[in-house]
Amino acid sequence: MTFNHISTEEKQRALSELRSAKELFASRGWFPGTSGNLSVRVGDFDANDFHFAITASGKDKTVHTPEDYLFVDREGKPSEPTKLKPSAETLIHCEIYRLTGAGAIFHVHTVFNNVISEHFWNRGSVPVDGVELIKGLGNWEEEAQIEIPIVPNYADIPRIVPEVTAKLQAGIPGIILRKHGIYAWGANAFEAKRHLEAFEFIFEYVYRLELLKQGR
Ligand SMILES: CSC[C@@H](O)[C@@H](O)C(=O)COP(=O)(O)O
Ligand SMILES: [Zn+2]
Repeated sequence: MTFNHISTEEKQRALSELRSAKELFASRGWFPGTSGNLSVRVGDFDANDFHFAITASGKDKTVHTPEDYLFVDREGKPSEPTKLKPSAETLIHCEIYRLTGAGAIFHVHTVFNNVISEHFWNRGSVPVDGVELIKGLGNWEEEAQIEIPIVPNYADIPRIVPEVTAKLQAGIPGIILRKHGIYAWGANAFEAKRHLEAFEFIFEYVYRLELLKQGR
């Protein structure tokens, strides 16, 4: 698939958005132990002619280097020759782009998203009941109740892809991997960031409320 017709400005915009998001999330401690990966799409989703810039695998995401990102096509293959390796979880990004047409996808590991995924694993989703920040996910319904889907985590990433396909829900811009982390997305980097922040607030809220309910 061709890549050169996508303008330099659009590619630079994607890289600059990734850099800003990475710096901010790093300042919050959201990339422990080199975990996490971020991507921003370039090109036309409707014409099935898109690529995305994604973090290179295994990098320390708390620092900036000239080798932090590369572009891949919608199948996750590098768009141009490079010695960099795309994120080990690139295929999950590919599937989320395919299913949602998102413009950006952000993945982080936090203690709250890990604990909550294990706590609600048997239910298959995290229930959220009327929390104001559901509006941050784009749901403006009064006292909305939502379920944030949880999928199993496997070391073999291609095995996770069909689980994402099966459980991703329209209207919920995120999915949790059990004892692993959250993927949040949006039409662009601004929206993906808002969604990720709303999810993380909600996870901490649900976690603390569960403890209170249990009198601990
Ligand atoms: C180093 S632990 C985290 C990884 O196993 C993985 O889940 C992750 O989020 C980062 O992988 P990466 O290949 O750097 O994108
Ligand atoms: Zn991960």
